[in-house]
Amino acid sequence: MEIADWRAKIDGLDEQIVKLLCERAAAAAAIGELKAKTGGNIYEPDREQNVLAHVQSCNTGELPPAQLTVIYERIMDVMRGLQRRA
Ligand SMILES: O=C(O)C(=O)C[C@]1(C(=O)O)C=C[C@@H](O)C=C1
Repeated sequence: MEIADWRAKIDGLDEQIVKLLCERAAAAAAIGELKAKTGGNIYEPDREQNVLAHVQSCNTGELPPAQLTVIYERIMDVMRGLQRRA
C-alpha cells in the first residue's frame, strides 16, 4: 500500500476510535452523575489501576506497554474532567 492508502486506513480507524471514545465519555458521565448523587469520589485510583491492567491484557503487541498506559492515563484524566463539569 502507498502512504495515501495507509492514511485512508488511519482516517477510518480514527472514525471508530472517536465514536468509541464518545461512548466511553457517555459511560463515564453517567458514572459521574451517580457519584454526584451518592457522594462518591470522582478519582478512584484502584479502579484506574484495574482499567490499566485490563487494557494491557488487550494489547496485541503493537503498542509498547508504557505508551498504552500513557494513552489511558490521559483518557481517564479527560473522563475525570467531564465528570467534574457535570
Ligand atoms: O469507574 C469509575 O469510577 C469512573 O469514574 C470511570 C473512570 C474511567 O474513566 O475509567 C474515571 C475516573 C475514575 O478515577 C476511574 C475510572
